[in-house]
Amino acid sequence: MKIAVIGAGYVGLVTAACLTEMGNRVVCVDAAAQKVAALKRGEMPIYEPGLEDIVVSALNAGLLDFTTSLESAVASADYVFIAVGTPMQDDGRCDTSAVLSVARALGQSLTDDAIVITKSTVPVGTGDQVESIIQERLRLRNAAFKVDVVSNPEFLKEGAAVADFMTPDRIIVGSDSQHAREMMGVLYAPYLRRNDRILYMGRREAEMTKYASNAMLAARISFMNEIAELCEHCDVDVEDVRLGMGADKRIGNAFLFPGAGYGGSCLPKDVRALIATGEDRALDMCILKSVDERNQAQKRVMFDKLYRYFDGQLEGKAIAVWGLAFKPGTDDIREAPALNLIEKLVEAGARIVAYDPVAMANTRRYFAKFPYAARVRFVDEPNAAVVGADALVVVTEWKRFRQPDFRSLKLAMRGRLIVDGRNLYHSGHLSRIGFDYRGVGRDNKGLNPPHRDRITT
Ligand SMILES: NC(=O)c1ccc[n+]([C@@H]2O[C@H](COP(=O)([O-])OP(=O)(O)OC[C@H]3O[C@@H](n4cnc5c(N)ncnc54)[C@H](O)[C@@H]3O)[C@@H](O)[C@H]2O)c1
Ligand SMILES: O=c1ccn([C@@H]2O[C@H](COP(=O)(O)OP(=O)(O)O[C@H]3O[C@H](CO)[C@@H](O)[C@H](O)[C@H]3O)[C@@H](O)[C@H]2O)c(=O)[nH]1
Repeated sequence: MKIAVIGAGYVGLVTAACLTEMGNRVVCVDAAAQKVAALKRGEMPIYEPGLEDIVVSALNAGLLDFTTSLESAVASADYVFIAVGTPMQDDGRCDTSAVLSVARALGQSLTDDAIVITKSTVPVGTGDQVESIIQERLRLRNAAFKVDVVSNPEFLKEGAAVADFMTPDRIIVGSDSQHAREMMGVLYAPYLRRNDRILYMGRREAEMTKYASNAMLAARISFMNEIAELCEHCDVDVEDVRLGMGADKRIGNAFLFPGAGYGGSCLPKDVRALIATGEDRALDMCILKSVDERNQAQKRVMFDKLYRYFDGQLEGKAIAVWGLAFKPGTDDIREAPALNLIEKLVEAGARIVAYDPVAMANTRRYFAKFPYAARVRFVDEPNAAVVGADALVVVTEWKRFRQPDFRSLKLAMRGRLIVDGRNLYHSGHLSRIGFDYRGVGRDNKGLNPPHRDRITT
């Protein structure tokens, strides 16, 4: 089948690449000429495990191409995916301008019947707008093609995007058109051989399903972060509580990890967009507002732990930061908790030595614009970051941070504080080596009551 994908970001590029895996011919369009030129050479603009191999082999097989010309890409395409960005505006609302501008271009450029699929995350009713923009343009051109506009939200997670696309939990198809539903069923059939979970619904319901899903994930995290704070005040280890709760099948283990707050380009933005959707209808989205507020507060938690430990004296302190990406497996630093932490620490006079396996280039670029950029140093090895450090903060749970040689760390560091923003370590073990341990929702005071020793993590 011939497919055009508009947008070569995380979603567009993964969609385009994974569609070629089943033999489809895909042309991926992006407005950024440099990105397109690099992709044509097989150079990835993002770090996403497994993606490069698929892109390079699809390029070599002639199944994939990249272009800046939407017009040429959509000519005779059976399916056109819209996967451009929908960033958050200053007031929290979703900026759908790129999606609508693509809709206008499609209305002018389509040359035959097509299924237009919105993969970008868009507020309820955007699909209706896309449809009327396209139909209006087609009318002006006296073009009588049958164009169905489908909502097919994407649920991939960065760092696991290829696997999520190839073996999805579910595929949501929002359209009332029988023809469009059938075409979408045909397109996705090869991805559903082991798990035939394709759900058909109305377009508006599909748009809402995407937001409600992300809001639910965010709510679980904020809920656990609140419980974690309570645990600290009750001398309770939240990790036992998390495991105990997750063992209930009705609750499950996923997305119950307390930590440094949720980041990324989706959960923060989508929660705020959903709040705005409610407010536009005079609804008080009190649960979602609390989810968002809790998350903003959570991003300060690690700083507060450092601040309290050093009695507010952070001036001149050397702080090692392990992990900059908003989660492991990606170089994406959008809304990453590490950025808030570093900014606050530097404002308080600390010096930062940071390490991340793949996100350092993006972080270096991010801080370059700040006058204090020189106070943030990057090193090539996690162990190099801790040399002479007064404290180590673990912000992202990359696997290589999970079992460090603590005795070497102890020798390399000047101070003895470890702030474990992802609860990776065993507090009793660290205390015996001589560290002061601060997790999230555990050992707030650095004390390790004897009963903690029986916990195996
Ligand atoms: N990143 C994720 O994990 C994820 C997962 C599911 C859904 N989403 C949603 O998917 C959408 C895309 O997200 P992303 O992370 O891939 O964004 P991104 O910022 O990584 O990529 C968007 C791309 O679209 C291009 N673009 C913008 N306007 C264009 C236009 N008019 N014509 C052609 N190209 C244009 C940009 O140059 C950019 O390369 C968003 O709505 C997002 O909320 C993202
Ligand atoms: O128990 C948890 C799980 C996650 N996080 C944090 O939550 C954020 C988001 O993580 P995750 O959801 O895994 O990453 P994303 O790639 O942003 O994926 C989310 O956002 C995408 C874009 O909409 C959706 O497609 C995915 O289904 C949805 O999981 C990260 O900062 C994580 O550290 C926690 O703090 N605790």
